[in-house]
Amino acid sequence: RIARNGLIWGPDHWHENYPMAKGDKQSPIEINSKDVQHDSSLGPWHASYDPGAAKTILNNGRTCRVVFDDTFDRSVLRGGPLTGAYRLRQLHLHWGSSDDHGSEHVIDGVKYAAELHMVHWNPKHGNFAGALKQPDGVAVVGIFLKVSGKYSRILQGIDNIKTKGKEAPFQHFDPSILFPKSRDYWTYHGSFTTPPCEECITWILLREPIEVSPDQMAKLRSLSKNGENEPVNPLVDNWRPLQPVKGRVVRSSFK
Ligand SMILES: NS(=O)(=O)c1ccco1
Ligand SMILES: [Zn+2]
Repeated sequence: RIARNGLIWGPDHWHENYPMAKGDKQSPIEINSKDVQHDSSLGPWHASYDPGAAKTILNNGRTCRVVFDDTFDRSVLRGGPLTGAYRLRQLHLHWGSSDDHGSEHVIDGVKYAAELHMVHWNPKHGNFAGALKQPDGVAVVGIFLKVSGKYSRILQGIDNIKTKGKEAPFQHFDPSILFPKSRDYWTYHGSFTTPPCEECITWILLREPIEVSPDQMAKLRSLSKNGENEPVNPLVDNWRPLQPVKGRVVRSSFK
């Protein structure tokens, strides 16, 4: 089999094409509360998102992604560990083949059914590609999903993007409805969890998970890695295994 973009041969081979994947600041990591350092200088983060910035929802064969207009400061994240306003570019999810796993980050041994990432970049670096080369280039808000009773709209959009390459309009959507009540978060410096795994991310992981229903998880698991006219290949387990912490300190905004 040819090893295209490293995803064919799995995470342990990514470094053969993308050396950064073996760096000292890789993500995801396990967060052990006993090693976390509360930092009282960490203030609250603030998202001001324009629902009109939402554009499309797509299945790229590896995740389902909602794309936003990031040509100006239209939907921005600021505060917390960040300096300046970071522009929301896209959100996507990682999930498992069953509810007992699927998240990328693991908290005190707990794996969540899924993990939602809201990817923002720092416009002081000109464009997204430039931001990837900077340690303060990107900020990703991670939200854990646990299975229970409620509903959310992203998963409604999934009906139109069952197979790889499908894209559908996804407009008038304010992603801040996805935030849990509490703003408590952990933060650490890490990387993209997919190749090339650039180490440019300030991770902001929200302590309180949001709830999704069993049929919502079933919808996510009904996506296919393959295109429309190919055999269904369930899109599941699109999470990267844990990476070495290598002496990094995770800070918390809460005690
Ligand atoms: N999973 S993640 O947020 O690190 C990401 C965004 C784009 C590629 O990988
Ligand atoms: Zn992600």
